[in-house]
Amino acid sequence: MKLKIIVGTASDNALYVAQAVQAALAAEFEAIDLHLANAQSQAELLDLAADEVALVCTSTHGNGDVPENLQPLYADLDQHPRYLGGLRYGVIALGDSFYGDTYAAGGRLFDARLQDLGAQRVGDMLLLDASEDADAEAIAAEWAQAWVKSLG
Ligand SMILES: Cc1cc2nc3c(=O)[nH]c(=O)nc-3n(C[C@H](O)[C@H](O)[C@H](O)COP(=O)(O)O)c2cc1C
Repeated sequence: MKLKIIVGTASDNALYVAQAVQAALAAEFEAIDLHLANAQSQAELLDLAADEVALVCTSTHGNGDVPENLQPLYADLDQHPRYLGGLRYGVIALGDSFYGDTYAAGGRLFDARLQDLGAQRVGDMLLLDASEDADAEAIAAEWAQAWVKSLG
């Protein structure tokens, strides 16, 4: 099995978390590719091979939005909806509970859009709170070990 980690970030916290997960799961997958989403790579990112699963690792910016680099992919899923029934994925949502109602909204929004298109989330989302979780990378690495087991 292969893993594609799709990163949405504005100031690299989500990237560091994704890199920690990549290192923690190195022995569990044949290959782990890490993608910083951008305008060029939008649509193809979610076209996974049969033996691939995805992990979306994204922060929240603006007023509860997905970060700018992930916006093209997020918008594309809305503008060109397609059935994603074959897609199995997990979500790590970074945010800050200081923001109240929009806490971790980037990951929640992305998750909701994937579910609308028929994709199957595996396991619960991991929420990482900048106000509470001092060692986000270690928490994510531990979560990822459990997540990979639930992939079966
Ligand atoms: C301008 C700005 C707006 C933010 N808005 C939200 C928000 O609405 N909800 C939330 O949970 N976190 C929000 N955050 C917190 C970030 O999601 C959090 O700091 C995260 O760790 C940043 O990760 P990144 O460096 O990967 O972008 C915001 C941060 C900034 C700087």
